[in-house]
Amino acid sequence: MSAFMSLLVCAYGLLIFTFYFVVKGIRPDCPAGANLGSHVQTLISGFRNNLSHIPGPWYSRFTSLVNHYHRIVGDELQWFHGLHQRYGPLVRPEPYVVATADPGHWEQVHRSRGIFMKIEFPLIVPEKFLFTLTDPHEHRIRRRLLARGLTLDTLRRNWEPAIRAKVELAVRCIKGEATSGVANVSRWWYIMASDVISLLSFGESFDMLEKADLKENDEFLTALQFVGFSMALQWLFPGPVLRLLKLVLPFQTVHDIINASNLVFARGSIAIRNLRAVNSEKPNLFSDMLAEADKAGEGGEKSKLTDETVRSEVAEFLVAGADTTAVMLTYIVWEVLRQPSLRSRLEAEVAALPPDFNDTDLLALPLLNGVIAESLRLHSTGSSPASRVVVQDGVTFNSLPIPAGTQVQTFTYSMARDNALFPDGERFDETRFDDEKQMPDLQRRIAANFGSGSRSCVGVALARMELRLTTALFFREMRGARLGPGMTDDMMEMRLRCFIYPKGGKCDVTLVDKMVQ
Ligand code: HEM
Repeated sequence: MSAFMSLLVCAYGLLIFTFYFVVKGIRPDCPAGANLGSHVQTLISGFRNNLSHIPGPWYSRFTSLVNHYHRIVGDELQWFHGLHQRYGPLVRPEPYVVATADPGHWEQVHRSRGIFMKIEFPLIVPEKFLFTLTDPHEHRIRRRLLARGLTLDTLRRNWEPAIRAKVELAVRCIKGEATSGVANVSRWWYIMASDVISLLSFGESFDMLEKADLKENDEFLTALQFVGFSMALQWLFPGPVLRLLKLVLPFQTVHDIINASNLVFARGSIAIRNLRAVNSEKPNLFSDMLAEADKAGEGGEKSKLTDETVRSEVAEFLVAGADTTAVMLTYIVWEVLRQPSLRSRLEAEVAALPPDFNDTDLLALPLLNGVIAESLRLHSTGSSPASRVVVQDGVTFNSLPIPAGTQVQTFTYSMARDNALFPDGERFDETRFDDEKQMPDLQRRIAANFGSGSRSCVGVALARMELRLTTALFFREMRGARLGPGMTDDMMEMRLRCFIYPKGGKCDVTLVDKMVQ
């Protein structure tokens, strides 16, 4: 890289870093736009910090900078895990934050009503979407409506063949590349998961898998890749700062990132058209939701699905449903391919399926389901810290008072590695869930890593179906596949920046013998 480019990259990093700390306050209730005063105030009040009785590093009484540093470099998961290993299940990583890796607390935080509230997010799209709704009543109504289209039954009835077709195409593309070289499965799973969630949300396919080679020219695919990051930026920085960033950093990528959520939001009109068309030939998830509401005799729900709601939820589904599923699939493939005997057994299990197998058949396969369950436990894309704010009069954890206003973060990454809950917790053991029925419910839910209580993952049935179909089709079609040359365990270390992703950013696989080191 030229000296000029290095300078530009440094300046960009410095700008982001400065804005992050100066513009964004650090209190959980501190909106974007709060100023440096919040940091200074926290520094001074560190001596009287009302969480000083919670174990944690000395600096966390005074500043959030260390946590923010780890957030920026991407190793927040490992940093949090290290804190829990050193200080125990209850830790203070920042002046106003308590992190817990205690399963009992996890249950309490996510299941008790009215004590822990979702953190307020600034309005990124014109209407709040499910994930950002904080009012429990509003959330309940919206959730009931959306969940109707996302049950396993509805998905199997209306979408399974279409999802399977996308998966088959992705596996064909991977096979095509891997036969003569290497295929980066991470990239293909991302395009496939984006195609699936777009098809379901809009009611028509943008055929991104077909256009994958032209990806640089595809405005929408680019926007999809950036939409999560774009939303995170809008959460961190107020509009004028983003406009200034666009002005001082006139690079196409910067513009693409900042504009991504607007572009995706604008495309929501396609979903609305297909939903509102009389006898639409292109129904989408929202049509399913209304049809299911009609069947349940709750046709009045129609009025709650306004155009703005549909646009916001489409944007949310695209963010929540693509990266999470794609990265999860990448870890499943990696875990199996790095263990040749496991790979052979799984290949044999899925090879024995009839050609016209369906998702119901897959539920009966012990090894396939064991591999998916164990991959979710160790590498779930849902294992980033989940935040809530304590309201009312506060709570008590392990006899330690946690005052109202504190942000509590539950951390399943550490729980899933806790030897007391999962013996030899760091080891991948595909038989761990063989006797799942004997396993306590709490343990099973922690391992599944789709959240808990009323705010758990509303897309869990879709995600699980995609994981089953894709894993089965991949190991049926790609018999003998191995990890590509140069793939190391270090490259697959989990990183967190908005979303969880492998540190190396890719997972190459190959079917060519001589390429394997
Ligand atoms: C392997 C894939 C996935 C994983 C690991 C995952 C994980 C999670 C987790 C842990 C939560 C709870 C977060 C919290 O407590 O704050 C969540 C919420 C959510 N997920 Fe997923 N998810 C996945 C796939 C999907 C898909 C495919 C969709 C799209 C339909 C989706 C939509 C959502 C939404 C809308 C919420 C917010 C629910 C609410 O607040 O009521 N997720 N997800």
